[in-house]
Amino acid sequence: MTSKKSIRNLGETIHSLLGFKSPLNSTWVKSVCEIIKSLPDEDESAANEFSKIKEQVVSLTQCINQLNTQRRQLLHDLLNLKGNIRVFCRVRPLTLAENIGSLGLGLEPVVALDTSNLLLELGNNKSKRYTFDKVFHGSSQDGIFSEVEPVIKSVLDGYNACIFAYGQTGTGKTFTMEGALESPGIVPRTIETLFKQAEDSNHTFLITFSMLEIYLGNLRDLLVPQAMRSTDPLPPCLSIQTDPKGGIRIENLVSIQVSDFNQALKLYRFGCQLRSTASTNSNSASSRSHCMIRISITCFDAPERRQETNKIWLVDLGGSERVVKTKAWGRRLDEGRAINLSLSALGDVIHALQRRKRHIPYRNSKLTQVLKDSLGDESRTLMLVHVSPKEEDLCETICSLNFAARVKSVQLGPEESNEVRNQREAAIKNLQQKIEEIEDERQHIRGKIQTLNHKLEQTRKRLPLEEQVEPSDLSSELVPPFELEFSKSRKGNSGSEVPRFMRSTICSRTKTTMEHRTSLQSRRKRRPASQRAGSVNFPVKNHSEFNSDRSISRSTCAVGLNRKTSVELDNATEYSQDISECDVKMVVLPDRDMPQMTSNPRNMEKRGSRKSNKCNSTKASKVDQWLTLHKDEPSISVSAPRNKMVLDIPLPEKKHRPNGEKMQRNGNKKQKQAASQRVEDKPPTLKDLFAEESSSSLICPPESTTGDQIDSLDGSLIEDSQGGSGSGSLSPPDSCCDESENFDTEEEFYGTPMVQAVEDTDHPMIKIGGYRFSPLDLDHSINNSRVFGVSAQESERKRYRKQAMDTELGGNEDMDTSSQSSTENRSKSRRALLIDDLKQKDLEMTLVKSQETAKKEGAWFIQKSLASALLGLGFLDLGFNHDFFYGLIL
Ligand SMILES: Nc1ncnc2c1ncn2[C@@H]1O[C@H](COP(=O)(O)OP(=O)(O)OP(=O)(O)O)[C@@H](O)[C@H]1O
Repeated sequence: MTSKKSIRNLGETIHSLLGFKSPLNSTWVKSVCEIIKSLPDEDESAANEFSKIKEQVVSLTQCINQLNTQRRQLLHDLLNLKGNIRVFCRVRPLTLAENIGSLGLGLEPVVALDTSNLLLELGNNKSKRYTFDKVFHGSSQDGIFSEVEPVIKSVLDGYNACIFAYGQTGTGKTFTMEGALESPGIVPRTIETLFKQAEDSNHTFLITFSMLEIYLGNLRDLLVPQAMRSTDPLPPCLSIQTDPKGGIRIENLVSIQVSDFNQALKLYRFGCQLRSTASTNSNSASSRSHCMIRISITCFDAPERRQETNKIWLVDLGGSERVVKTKAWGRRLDEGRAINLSLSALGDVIHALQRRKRHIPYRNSKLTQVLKDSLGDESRTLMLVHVSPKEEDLCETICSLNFAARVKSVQLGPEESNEVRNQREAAIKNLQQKIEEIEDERQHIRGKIQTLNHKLEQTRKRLPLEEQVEPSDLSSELVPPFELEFSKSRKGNSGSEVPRFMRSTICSRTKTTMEHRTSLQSRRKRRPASQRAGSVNFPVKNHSEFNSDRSISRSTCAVGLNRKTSVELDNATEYSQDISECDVKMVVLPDRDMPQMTSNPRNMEKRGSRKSNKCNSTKASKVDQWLTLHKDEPSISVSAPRNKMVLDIPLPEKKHRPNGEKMQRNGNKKQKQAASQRVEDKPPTLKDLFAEESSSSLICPPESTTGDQIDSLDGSLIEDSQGGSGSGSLSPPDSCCDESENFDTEEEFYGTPMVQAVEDTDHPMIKIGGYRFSPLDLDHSINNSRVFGVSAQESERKRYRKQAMDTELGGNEDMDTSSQSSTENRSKSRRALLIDDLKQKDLEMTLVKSQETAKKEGAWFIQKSLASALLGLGFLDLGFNHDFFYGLIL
């Protein structure tokens, strides 16, 4: 600044010097002044330079954008050439012990012929050859990841991806996914690559991390410690929800925003500690569940990405095992069975996807339900099949390879000729080379941008104060942002700036001693407030963590998890409802955990409008605080290596219905819905009435009558019965079966006449809706208040009921005469009713129903009185000490 001032005042200074320095004449002074005037203005030059550099940065950024677009397209082509579903095979090397066991003979039945062919020697000079996208035998973790990397990179372009490790227990799935300290596996490398890629990109990304396991068919959040003792608080139960667009949401799953590799890694390590492992015959630390890591990526300002939010699933599947071999029993057996079942369901889904079948059986397991929106055409799937090199594992190896081959062969369809394959491989190589070139160029340009950024910063300092622009502003405008932050427009709503209606009431604060506030991830579209409401607090018996069909409220959970000191409660991390379509449920801590954000007025000013490093550091603390919060939980140590001890995992209560039963129920439900929809179009039929009530099993349908025994009934066919059987009961139902069994097809359901005459009996019989009985029975059954169901629209019902009441009144008059003739008359009138108008039979049914209802009401009144009496006497307990009420009190 001093130098600037001195140059500006140089002219005057020289003038003032004139009087002192006689040798300086006026011509000299003039010329000096001219020189000074012609000197460029310092400020101006700095500003010019600044804008010049700025322009250069802008043009280089545009250049990077173009390169990115090219790279994206090339990557897309590359992955398409490689296939959406790819299968790799990894053969585990023999361990030292195994080598010693085999006396160094190296009898390995699995031989890798080349990078894509595997030979399985079956003995007796027989062998089988398998072809995969890649075969790894004795490969390093690096080698494997280099093949996986393109898929990971495509994730930042907006593709969903799924990477599975599949195989027999003990073949190295966890080793491939998790790796060891010195040789990290796919998961840590993926996280690293994603962050690096995000850094290289000129977009801002929001990355969130979640981790769960599917244990015995139940979902468990691995970022929330499970209850280990009966007194421990329950973590929230996870349930799978499907949104109208078909997206999958896992209710209550914790997603934590991570802003660098280390944060994500910490969370991953934390989750690994909580995974269910146990010692089995095959593996001393066998994973007894499917471990699933979800990394969601959101980018708001990149329209060229395929979607705003996408995700990658990294799945370490439980090992398939043969019970005969593992000799598992009890819990281990259940675990093995659950794993095998879900693996088979996964195989079916992938197979159906490959075959492009119309029905994809996602619902057959929790695993496939969770992955529903991440498998399929729009996503990249990579299956790493692991096999053992041991001869004794040959059976399992064959199973695993057949599973993989099933997936693989279907994808490729007819056998690929050598020529085609060579062409494909050449094209792949070509594309890979181009991508590499682009990446190199991009790196080079990025270097230039960094140099210019540095220059820009220097020039900015030379500008007058008022013209100096915040570096953060510049970087957001001109250069790729290197922080993983919300973009400017988004920040306003994040963190503490939560709408008022989302904040807790004083009452709730008093109750829970913590402030419940839902974090908001800024989104344009917001869901209705009703969807943000916390889940209902249901009782969870015996503190079992396996009741996925129940859920506990977040508030209860949060309180439970942090049932410590009040200070800790105040600091408790909250579960926020996600308000986005993208199922990003972030964990945001209260403001008091972020002193640097609120205490500094400058930061306050920046918040919501500018990027700030402090904000970043706050994010870092979120992960740390989350981990600190749970560090004290039983048997958890973030720094400790993976727990190899056998976990004492409580067995879930066996309350889930088998799939088949559930599906059958669904089937019935659908059938009923369809039937009721059809009913809307026409008046209710007796069959409808039976259809609805048959499920109540009060009356079971009889065996179906053969066609030749039945004649279609119209008015003219009905004859007067001579006395009827008078048995007073319906034809005996031979079996109590489901309605669906009786009416398999729609035609059968509607095509059979409603009322039919049955001729093969001694007495005239009438068949109504598959039930045989004498017309007299109808009357008798009415008098006995046998229940027939009524399935009709309410308006129709009312109309019918009125008619029925009129008829019934007439009947009652007959009853008053109390003579046999009156009974006969009534019977006749019933029969006449049956002959004249079929609908009137329905009315009678309705009447029966109403009578029954009245009876039921009477019974209910008696029951109520009895219960009151028992309560009064203290013989009855309403169960207020039940967990449910306890939960409500909380
Ligand atoms: N490629 C490999 N190189 C060196 N060691 C390996 C390799 N693969 C597996 N191992 C070792 O084999 C053992 C079993 O591996 P791991 O636990 O990963 O199997 P798994 O398939 O995950 O088993 P499970 O399904 O029972 O969990 C571990 O001790 C692991 O270190």
